[in-house]
Amino acid sequence: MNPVLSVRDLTVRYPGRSRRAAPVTAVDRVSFDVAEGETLALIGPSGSGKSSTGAAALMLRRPDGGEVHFDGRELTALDESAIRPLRPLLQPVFQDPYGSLSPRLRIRDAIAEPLRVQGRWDPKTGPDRVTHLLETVGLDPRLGDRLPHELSGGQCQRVGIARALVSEPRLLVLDEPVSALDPSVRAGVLNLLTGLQEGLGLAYLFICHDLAVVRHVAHRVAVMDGGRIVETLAATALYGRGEVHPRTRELLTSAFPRPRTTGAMR
Ligand SMILES: Nc1ncnc2c1ncn2[C@@H]1O[C@H](COP(=O)(O)OP(=O)(O)OP(=O)(O)O)[C@@H](O)[C@H]1O
Repeated sequence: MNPVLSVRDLTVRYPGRSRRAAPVTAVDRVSFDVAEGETLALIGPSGSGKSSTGAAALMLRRPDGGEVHFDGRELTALDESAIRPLRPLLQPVFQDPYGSLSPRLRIRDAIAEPLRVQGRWDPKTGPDRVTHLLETVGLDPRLGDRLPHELSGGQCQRVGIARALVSEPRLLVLDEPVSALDPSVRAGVLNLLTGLQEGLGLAYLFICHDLAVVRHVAHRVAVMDGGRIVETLAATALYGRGEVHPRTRELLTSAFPRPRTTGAMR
């Protein structure tokens, strides 16, 4: 089966923070695939290049080198006007559930907004679709009339997921989607994500630094360090006694909290 997302030798550079500083290579020739129905977790310490990889994979930031293929089409070879019709199929979900919603837009309008922007809003069927999406992400449709500040963090993140789903994507790039949430609501949002994936066959690139979360959602894991992928392995290998790259072992025992075995994540 062809991967939904295929990234080859992806490179992202930023100009130095000051005029004299050298450019920063945040992502250094990174390659990976994500298949339909699969979650690839990108893990690594702070500053290892995870978010930059996610942004470049979504073409939110054009990479400085390498190729991004989506559903067999090379996005990096296309100009913005050719990418635009494909954008609905690749959706981000960000860490900050409040920050990703406009504070003045009612929840229903926030979910409908991407369709309006894409020129795909149908006033006859749209409202029912928004109601259905609210139910799909486990929210009472009556919450649709509220403003973001009237919702909890977990509810807001569910709205963020509904907003991503309204475009009928094939791929979600989830950048620390539960890190800002209270631990007591994380498992609910993660279960929602795994259920949606099973139902819709979505491909997930899941950026994360919490191994308990990785264990809950990932099929495979790519370990990043210093802008490079150290190794890619089955998620189960992280917790077994089998061989992993020495740097992976070091990162697992130092930079990350040990896998938790509390009920919340089970
Ligand atoms: N806009 C920017 N301008 C300059 N340097 C940047 C910019 N964004 C990120 N960087 C640098 O690129 C490197 C990778 O950053 P990135 O945010 O992708 O890492 P990360 O693994 O996602 O980190 P975190 O887990 O802390 O979010 C870091 O050295 C960071 O300081």
